Amino acid sequence: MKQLSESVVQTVVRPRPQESHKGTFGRVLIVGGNAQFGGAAIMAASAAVYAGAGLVTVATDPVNRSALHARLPEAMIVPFNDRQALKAALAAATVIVIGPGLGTDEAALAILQTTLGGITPAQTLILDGSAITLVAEHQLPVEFQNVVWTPHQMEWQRLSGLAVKEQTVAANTKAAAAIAGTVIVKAHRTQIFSPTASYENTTGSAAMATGGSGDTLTGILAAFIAQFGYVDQTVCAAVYAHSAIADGLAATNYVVLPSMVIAALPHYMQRIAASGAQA
Ligand SMILES: NC(=O)C1=CN([C@@H]2O[C@H](COP(=O)(O)OP(=O)(O)OC[C@H]3O[C@@H](n4cnc5c(N)ncnc54)[C@H](O)[C@@H]3O)[C@@H](O)[C@H]2O)[C@@H](O)CC1
Ligand SMILES: Nc1ncnc2c1ncn2[C@@H]1O[C@H](COP(=O)(O)OP(=O)(O)O)[C@@H](O)[C@H]1O
Ligand SMILES: [Mg+2]
Repeated sequence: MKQLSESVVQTVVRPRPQESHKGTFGRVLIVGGNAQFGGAAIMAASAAVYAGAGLVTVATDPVNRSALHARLPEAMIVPFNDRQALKAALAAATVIVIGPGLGTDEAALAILQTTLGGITPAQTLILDGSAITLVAEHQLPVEFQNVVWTPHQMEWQRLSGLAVKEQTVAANTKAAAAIAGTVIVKAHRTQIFSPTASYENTTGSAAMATGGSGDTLTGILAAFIAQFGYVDQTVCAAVYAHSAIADGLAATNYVVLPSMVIAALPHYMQRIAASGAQA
Protein backbone atom coordinates (compact mmCIF):
# COMPACT_ATOMS: atom_id res chain seq x y z
CA MET A 1 0.00 0.00 0.00
CA LYS A 2 1.63 3.26 -1.16
CA GLN A 3 1.78 6.17 1.29
CA LEU A 4 0.47 9.46 -0.13
CA SER A 5 2.48 12.68 0.03
CA GLU A 6 2.06 16.25 -1.26
CA SER A 7 3.82 15.29 -4.47
CA VAL A 8 0.64 13.62 -5.74
CA VAL A 9 -1.26 16.92 -5.47
CA GLN A 10 1.61 18.74 -7.17
CA THR A 11 1.48 16.29 -10.07
CA VAL A 12 -2.27 16.72 -10.51
CA VAL A 13 -3.07 20.38 -9.71
CA ARG A 14 -1.44 22.47 -12.42
CA PRO A 15 -1.91 26.15 -13.37
CA ARG A 16 -5.13 26.67 -15.34
CA PRO A 17 -4.66 27.03 -19.10
CA GLN A 18 -5.43 30.65 -20.07
CA GLU A 19 -7.06 29.60 -23.36
CA SER A 20 -10.09 28.21 -21.53
CA HIS A 21 -13.69 28.76 -20.44
CA LYS A 22 -16.02 27.26 -17.83
CA GLY A 23 -16.71 24.26 -20.09
CA THR A 24 -13.00 23.43 -20.02
CA PHE A 25 -13.20 22.61 -16.31
CA GLY A 26 -16.06 20.16 -16.36
CA ARG A 27 -19.72 19.96 -15.40
CA VAL A 28 -20.46 18.44 -12.00
CA LEU A 29 -23.92 17.24 -10.99
CA ILE A 30 -24.58 16.58 -7.29
CA VAL A 31 -27.68 14.45 -6.64
CA GLY A 32 -28.67 14.60 -2.97
CA GLY A 33 -30.06 16.67 -0.14
CA ASN A 34 -33.52 15.60 0.97
CA ALA A 35 -35.65 17.73 3.29
CA GLN A 36 -33.66 16.55 6.33
CA PHE A 37 -30.12 16.60 4.91
CA GLY A 38 -30.04 19.60 2.56
CA GLY A 39 -26.76 20.75 4.08
CA ALA A 40 -24.94 17.69 2.77
CA ALA A 41 -25.72 18.60 -0.85
CA ILE A 42 -24.85 22.26 -0.22
CA MET A 43 -21.47 21.29 1.25
CA ALA A 44 -20.69 18.88 -1.61
CA ALA A 45 -21.68 21.50 -4.20
CA SER A 46 -19.70 24.24 -2.45
CA ALA A 47 -16.62 22.04 -2.34
CA ALA A 48 -16.98 21.33 -6.07
CA VAL A 49 -17.27 25.04 -6.93
CA TYR A 50 -14.36 26.07 -4.67
CA ALA A 51 -12.19 23.20 -6.01
CA GLY A 52 -12.52 24.63 -9.50
CA ALA A 53 -15.30 22.76 -11.34
CA GLY A 54 -16.47 24.87 -14.29
CA LEU A 55 -20.20 24.39 -13.76
CA VAL A 56 -22.00 22.82 -10.81
CA THR A 57 -25.65 21.76 -10.71
CA VAL A 58 -27.48 20.34 -7.71
CA ALA A 59 -30.41 17.96 -8.13
CA THR A 60 -32.11 18.21 -4.76
CA ASP A 61 -35.38 18.52 -2.84
CA PRO A 62 -36.99 21.82 -3.94
CA VAL A 63 -37.17 22.82 -0.27
CA ASN A 64 -33.40 23.45 -0.42
CA ARG A 65 -33.59 26.00 -3.24
CA SER A 66 -33.40 29.21 -1.16
CA ALA A 67 -30.73 27.92 1.18
CA LEU A 68 -28.57 26.69 -1.69
CA HIS A 69 -28.89 29.92 -3.69
CA ALA A 70 -28.27 32.09 -0.62
CA ARG A 71 -25.15 30.13 0.24
CA LEU A 72 -23.86 29.30 -3.24
CA PRO A 73 -25.26 31.45 -6.09
CA GLU A 74 -22.69 29.87 -8.45
CA ALA A 75 -24.67 26.59 -8.42
CA MET A 76 -27.63 25.75 -10.62
CA ILE A 77 -30.52 23.71 -9.27
CA VAL A 78 -33.01 21.13 -10.53
CA PRO A 79 -35.74 19.39 -8.52
CA PHE A 80 -34.59 15.79 -8.01
CA ASN A 81 -38.14 14.45 -7.96
CA ASP A 82 -38.77 15.68 -11.54
CA ARG A 83 -37.59 12.67 -13.52
CA GLN A 84 -37.27 14.48 -16.86
CA ALA A 85 -35.33 17.38 -15.32
CA LEU A 86 -33.03 14.91 -13.54
CA LYS A 87 -32.43 12.97 -16.76
CA ALA A 88 -31.57 16.17 -18.65
CA ALA A 89 -29.15 17.24 -15.90
CA LEU A 90 -27.54 13.79 -15.93
CA ALA A 91 -27.03 13.92 -19.70
CA ALA A 92 -25.24 17.28 -19.43
CA ALA A 93 -22.77 16.27 -16.69
CA THR A 94 -19.13 15.19 -16.86
CA VAL A 95 -19.02 13.89 -13.29
CA ILE A 96 -22.05 12.83 -11.27
CA VAL A 97 -22.11 12.54 -7.49
CA ILE A 98 -25.02 10.76 -5.89
CA GLY A 99 -25.68 10.27 -2.20
CA PRO A 100 -24.80 13.19 0.08
CA GLY A 101 -27.95 13.65 2.17
CA LEU A 102 -30.04 11.66 -0.33
CA GLY A 103 -31.71 9.56 2.37
CA THR A 104 -32.76 5.96 2.02
CA ASP A 105 -36.55 6.11 1.52
CA GLU A 106 -38.54 5.02 -1.54
CA ALA A 107 -38.16 8.40 -3.24
CA ALA A 108 -34.38 8.24 -2.77
CA LEU A 109 -34.27 4.74 -4.23
CA ALA A 110 -36.21 5.89 -7.32
CA ILE A 111 -33.80 8.83 -7.81
CA LEU A 112 -30.82 6.48 -7.48
CA GLN A 113 -32.30 4.09 -10.03
CA THR A 114 -32.96 6.91 -12.51
CA THR A 115 -29.39 8.08 -12.02
CA LEU A 116 -27.84 4.63 -12.47
CA GLY A 117 -29.93 4.26 -15.64
CA GLY A 118 -28.63 7.56 -17.06
CA ILE A 119 -24.85 7.09 -16.82
CA THR A 120 -22.81 6.84 -20.04
CA PRO A 121 -19.28 5.37 -20.39
CA ALA A 122 -17.74 8.85 -20.87
CA GLN A 123 -19.00 10.02 -17.46
CA THR A 124 -17.64 9.32 -13.99
CA LEU A 125 -20.02 8.38 -11.19
CA ILE A 126 -19.20 8.96 -7.52
CA LEU A 127 -21.33 7.05 -5.02
CA ASP A 128 -21.37 8.43 -1.47
CA GLY A 129 -23.38 8.30 1.76
CA SER A 130 -26.99 7.20 1.35
CA ALA A 131 -26.39 5.95 -2.22
CA ILE A 132 -23.92 3.38 -0.89
CA THR A 133 -26.35 2.30 1.80
CA LEU A 134 -29.13 1.93 -0.81
CA VAL A 135 -26.94 -0.05 -3.23
CA ALA A 136 -26.00 -2.40 -0.37
CA GLU A 137 -29.54 -2.74 1.00
CA HIS A 138 -31.15 -3.40 -2.38
CA GLN A 139 -28.17 -5.18 -3.98
CA LEU A 140 -28.33 -2.87 -6.98
CA PRO A 141 -25.92 -3.76 -9.80
CA VAL A 142 -23.30 -1.04 -10.45
CA GLU A 143 -20.99 -2.13 -13.22
CA PHE A 144 -19.69 1.05 -14.83
CA GLN A 145 -16.00 1.42 -15.51
CA ASN A 146 -15.65 4.99 -14.24
CA VAL A 147 -17.02 4.74 -10.73
CA VAL A 148 -15.68 5.83 -7.36
CA TRP A 149 -17.17 4.77 -4.01
CA THR A 150 -16.55 6.89 -0.90
CA PRO A 151 -17.85 4.84 2.07
CA HIS A 152 -16.94 5.55 5.68
CA GLN A 153 -16.30 2.39 7.68
CA MET A 154 -19.98 1.80 8.54
CA GLU A 155 -21.05 2.26 4.92
CA TRP A 156 -18.18 -0.04 3.86
CA GLN A 157 -19.50 -2.61 6.32
CA ARG A 158 -22.89 -2.44 4.59
CA LEU A 159 -21.37 -2.66 1.10
CA SER A 160 -18.65 -5.26 1.70
CA GLY A 161 -20.16 -7.31 4.53
CA LEU A 162 -16.97 -6.75 6.55
CA ALA A 163 -17.58 -5.62 10.13
CA VAL A 164 -15.50 -2.56 11.04
CA LYS A 165 -13.14 -4.77 13.11
CA GLU A 166 -12.64 -7.10 10.13
CA GLN A 167 -11.59 -4.25 7.80
CA THR A 168 -7.91 -5.15 7.51
CA VAL A 169 -5.88 -4.14 4.45
CA ALA A 170 -6.01 -7.72 3.13
CA ALA A 171 -9.77 -8.06 3.63
CA ASN A 172 -10.47 -4.61 2.18
CA THR A 173 -8.28 -5.33 -0.85
CA LYS A 174 -10.18 -8.53 -1.57
CA ALA A 175 -13.61 -6.95 -1.08
CA ALA A 176 -12.74 -3.89 -3.19
CA ALA A 177 -11.54 -6.12 -6.04
CA ALA A 178 -15.04 -7.60 -6.25
CA ILE A 179 -16.56 -4.14 -6.77
CA ALA A 180 -16.34 -2.07 -9.97
CA GLY A 181 -14.09 0.98 -9.94
CA THR A 182 -12.22 2.64 -7.08
CA VAL A 183 -13.15 2.31 -3.41
CA ILE A 184 -12.12 4.96 -0.88
CA VAL A 185 -12.55 3.57 2.65
CA LYS A 186 -12.71 6.68 4.84
CA ALA A 187 -11.29 6.46 8.34
CA HIS A 188 -8.58 8.14 10.43
CA ARG A 189 -6.13 6.90 7.79
CA THR A 190 -8.22 6.59 4.63
CA GLN A 191 -7.38 3.75 2.23
CA ILE A 192 -7.88 3.88 -1.54
CA PHE A 193 -8.29 0.72 -3.64
CA SER A 194 -8.20 1.26 -7.39
CA PRO A 195 -8.44 -1.64 -9.88
CA THR A 196 -4.61 -1.67 -10.10
CA ALA A 197 -3.13 -0.30 -6.86
CA SER A 198 -3.80 0.71 -3.26
CA TYR A 199 -2.82 3.80 -1.31
CA GLU A 200 -2.98 5.06 2.28
CA ASN A 201 -3.56 8.69 3.14
CA THR A 202 -1.16 10.29 5.60
CA THR A 203 -3.10 13.47 6.38
CA GLY A 204 -6.20 14.25 8.48
CA SER A 205 -7.04 14.42 12.16
CA ALA A 206 -9.81 14.23 14.73
CA ALA A 207 -10.50 17.92 14.06
CA MET A 208 -12.32 16.65 10.93
CA ALA A 209 -14.68 14.41 12.89
CA THR A 210 -17.79 16.54 12.33
CA GLY A 211 -20.80 16.05 10.03
CA GLY A 212 -20.17 17.14 6.46
CA SER A 213 -16.45 16.36 6.16
CA GLY A 214 -17.20 13.45 3.83
CA ASP A 215 -19.72 15.44 1.80
CA THR A 216 -16.94 17.98 1.27
CA LEU A 217 -14.49 15.30 0.10
CA THR A 218 -17.02 14.11 -2.49
CA GLY A 219 -17.31 17.62 -3.94
CA ILE A 220 -13.52 18.01 -4.13
CA LEU A 221 -13.19 14.60 -5.75
CA ALA A 222 -15.85 15.45 -8.34
CA ALA A 223 -14.20 18.77 -9.20
CA PHE A 224 -10.74 17.19 -9.44
CA ILE A 225 -11.99 14.41 -11.74
CA ALA A 226 -13.93 16.97 -13.84
CA GLN A 227 -10.73 19.02 -14.34
CA PHE A 228 -7.93 16.48 -14.26
CA GLY A 229 -9.55 13.20 -15.39
CA TYR A 230 -10.40 9.92 -13.67
CA VAL A 231 -7.03 8.32 -12.93
CA ASP A 232 -5.58 7.05 -9.64
CA GLN A 233 -3.47 10.17 -9.12
CA THR A 234 -6.48 12.47 -9.32
CA VAL A 235 -8.40 10.43 -6.73
CA CYS A 236 -5.35 10.31 -4.43
CA ALA A 237 -4.78 14.06 -4.82
CA ALA A 238 -8.37 14.83 -3.79
CA VAL A 239 -8.17 12.63 -0.68
CA TYR A 240 -4.77 14.02 0.31
CA ALA A 241 -5.69 17.69 -0.34
CA HIS A 242 -8.97 17.50 1.62
CA SER A 243 -7.21 16.32 4.77
CA ALA A 244 -4.04 18.39 4.25
CA ILE A 245 -6.12 21.57 4.14
CA ALA A 246 -7.83 20.47 7.36
CA ASP A 247 -4.43 19.79 8.95
CA GLY A 248 -3.31 23.32 8.12
CA LEU A 249 -6.45 24.74 9.74
CA ALA A 250 -6.22 22.37 12.73
CA ALA A 251 -2.90 23.90 13.73
CA THR A 252 -4.89 26.84 15.14
CA ASN A 253 -8.46 25.48 15.30
CA TYR A 254 -9.72 22.81 17.72
CA VAL A 255 -12.36 21.68 15.22
CA VAL A 256 -12.22 22.21 11.44
CA LEU A 257 -15.64 22.75 9.91
CA PRO A 258 -16.34 21.62 6.33
CA SER A 259 -17.09 25.25 5.43
CA MET A 260 -13.58 26.21 6.59
CA VAL A 261 -11.99 23.55 4.37
CA ILE A 262 -14.14 24.71 1.44
CA ALA A 263 -13.13 28.36 1.88
CA ALA A 264 -9.44 27.37 1.98
CA LEU A 265 -9.51 25.31 -1.24
CA PRO A 266 -8.68 28.03 -3.84
CA HIS A 267 -5.71 29.30 -1.81
CA TYR A 268 -4.34 25.76 -1.24
CA MET A 269 -4.72 24.84 -4.93
CA GLN A 270 -3.04 28.08 -6.05
CA ARG A 271 -0.09 27.45 -3.70
CA ILE A 272 0.31 23.92 -5.08
CA ALA A 273 -0.09 24.99 -8.72
CA ALA A 274 2.43 27.83 -8.30
CA SER A 275 5.01 25.59 -6.61
CA GLY A 276 4.62 22.95 -9.34
CA ALA A 277 4.96 25.58 -12.08
CA GLN A 278 8.33 26.71 -10.63
CA ALA A 279 9.72 23.18 -10.26
N1 LIG B 1 -25.66 18.44 7.37
C1 LIG B 1 -26.10 17.38 6.71
O1 LIG B 1 -27.08 17.44 5.96
C2 LIG B 1 -25.42 16.09 6.88
C3 LIG B 1 -25.94 14.98 6.22
N2 LIG B 1 -25.31 13.78 6.23
C4 LIG B 1 -25.92 12.72 5.41
O2 LIG B 1 -26.62 11.89 6.28
C5 LIG B 1 -26.81 10.61 5.66
C6 LIG B 1 -26.46 9.53 6.66
O3 LIG B 1 -25.05 9.45 6.81
P1 LIG B 1 -24.32 9.16 8.21
O4 LIG B 1 -22.90 8.91 7.89
O5 LIG B 1 -24.63 10.24 9.19
O6 LIG B 1 -25.06 7.88 8.79
P2 LIG B 1 -24.72 6.31 8.71
O7 LIG B 1 -25.84 5.62 9.38
O8 LIG B 1 -24.36 5.87 7.34
O9 LIG B 1 -23.39 6.11 9.57
C7 LIG B 1 -23.06 6.85 10.70
C8 LIG B 1 -22.63 5.92 11.83
O10 LIG B 1 -21.46 5.21 11.49
C9 LIG B 1 -20.52 5.30 12.54
N3 LIG B 1 -19.15 5.12 12.05
C10 LIG B 1 -18.30 4.09 12.32
N4 LIG B 1 -17.11 4.26 11.75
C11 LIG B 1 -17.18 5.44 11.10
C12 LIG B 1 -16.25 6.16 10.34
N5 LIG B 1 -15.00 5.75 10.11
N6 LIG B 1 -16.64 7.34 9.79
C13 LIG B 1 -17.88 7.79 9.98
N7 LIG B 1 -18.83 7.15 10.71
C14 LIG B 1 -18.47 5.97 11.28
C15 LIG B 1 -20.81 6.68 13.15
O11 LIG B 1 -20.41 6.80 14.48
C16 LIG B 1 -22.31 6.78 13.06
O12 LIG B 1 -22.94 6.22 14.17
C17 LIG B 1 -25.91 10.59 4.41
O13 LIG B 1 -26.69 10.83 3.27
C18 LIG B 1 -24.98 11.76 4.66
O14 LIG B 1 -24.50 12.30 3.44
C19 LIG B 1 -24.03 13.58 6.91
O15 LIG B 1 -23.07 13.82 5.92
C20 LIG B 1 -23.87 14.54 8.08
C21 LIG B 1 -24.18 15.98 7.70
N1 LIG C 1 -10.41 11.18 13.40
C1 LIG C 1 -10.23 11.43 12.10
N2 LIG C 1 -8.99 11.44 11.55
C2 LIG C 1 -8.80 11.72 10.23
N3 LIG C 1 -9.81 11.96 9.36
C3 LIG C 1 -11.07 11.94 9.84
C4 LIG C 1 -11.36 11.70 11.22
N4 LIG C 1 -12.70 11.77 11.39
C5 LIG C 1 -13.24 12.03 10.18
N5 LIG C 1 -12.27 12.15 9.25
C6 LIG C 1 -12.45 12.37 7.80
O1 LIG C 1 -13.66 13.09 7.59
C7 LIG C 1 -14.45 12.49 6.57
C8 LIG C 1 -15.74 11.92 7.18
O2 LIG C 1 -16.56 11.37 6.17
P1 LIG C 1 -18.07 10.96 6.48
O3 LIG C 1 -18.14 10.15 7.70
O4 LIG C 1 -18.65 10.42 5.23
O5 LIG C 1 -18.69 12.42 6.80
P2 LIG C 1 -20.14 13.05 6.48
O6 LIG C 1 -21.00 11.98 5.87
O7 LIG C 1 -20.64 13.54 7.80
O8 LIG C 1 -19.89 14.17 5.53
C9 LIG C 1 -13.55 11.44 5.93
O9 LIG C 1 -12.80 12.01 4.87
C10 LIG C 1 -12.64 11.03 7.09
O10 LIG C 1 -11.42 10.50 6.65
MG1 LIG D 1 -20.62 10.60 4.49
